[in-house]
Amino acid sequence: MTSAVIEHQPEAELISEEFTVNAKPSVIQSKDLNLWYGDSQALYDINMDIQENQVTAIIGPSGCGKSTYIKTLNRLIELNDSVRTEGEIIYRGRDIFREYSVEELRTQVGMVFQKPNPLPKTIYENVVYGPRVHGIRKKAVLDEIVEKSLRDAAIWDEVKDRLHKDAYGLSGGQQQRLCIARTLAFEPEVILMDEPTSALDPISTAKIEELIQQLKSQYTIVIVTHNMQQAARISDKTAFFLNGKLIEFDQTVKIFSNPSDNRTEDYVSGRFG
Ligand SMILES: Nc1ncnc2c1ncn2[C@@H]1O[C@H](COP(=O)(O)OP(=O)(O)OP(=O)(O)O)[C@@H](O)[C@H]1O
Repeated sequence: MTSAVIEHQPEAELISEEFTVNAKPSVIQSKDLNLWYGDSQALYDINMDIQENQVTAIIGPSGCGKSTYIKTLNRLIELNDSVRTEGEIIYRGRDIFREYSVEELRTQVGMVFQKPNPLPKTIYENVVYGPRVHGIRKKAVLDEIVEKSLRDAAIWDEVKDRLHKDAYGLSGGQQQRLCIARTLAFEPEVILMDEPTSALDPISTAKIEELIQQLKSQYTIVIVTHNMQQAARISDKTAFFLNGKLIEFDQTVKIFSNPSDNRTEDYVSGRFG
């Protein structure tokens, strides 16, 4: 970084240093992660620490590996038989590939997808799906989980009188918040979100963004987004990917005001992508 740039952006530099000093503990650490689809390499030497109770945004142009990376964090990527990985992802001190079962990992590292994907069941049944997998059977306990999850997903007031109605009767934005409630009901620690608002209107998007801000006090959130304003609005840290490589990872304010790499600067200033 040149001194000229520092002079132009002293606030960003100070904030960045302050955050570094007060860094939160790492929850997920990627170490020299490489990934191939068959013979085609999609991720190169990704080293990245995701910190507790932070929103980490992943940005970059189409095809740069954002979805591949986030789907690797809960091993959803393994649904593709041609995928091969090298390196490690350490979650709470254990390697997700070798020291977790997929089931154990996915209850702790949940995922919300681009398109809302409720089950073809009632609102209530959608939320109790996870707790039932955990073996919870008592109706009073399930009722409590349903209310808490729907409240935490900021949708309780809109659905409390129609819990036993079909989830498909909800709007797209409500369905997405229901899917977040379903993820919360598993009691994960980390929530991965792959472009969770790209299929939603601006009002629903604003609600989900507000919700993400509220959830980060209890959860660690990783969000892939094409929308740079969204990353700037809601994330604490931002990772910029390009051609399968992690180009820059820093405090969001730094990435958007004073990035260290010219490629990041070109991307965030809209010169490509
Ligand atoms: N199932 C697959 N089989 C083979 N190659 C794949 C597969 N999925 C993704 N790829 C390739 O891996 C690279 C990264 O794709 P990925 O979907 O992770 O990018 P992305 O940054 O999430 O893109 P977008 O923003 O368009 O969703 C691309 O070159 C893509 O063509």
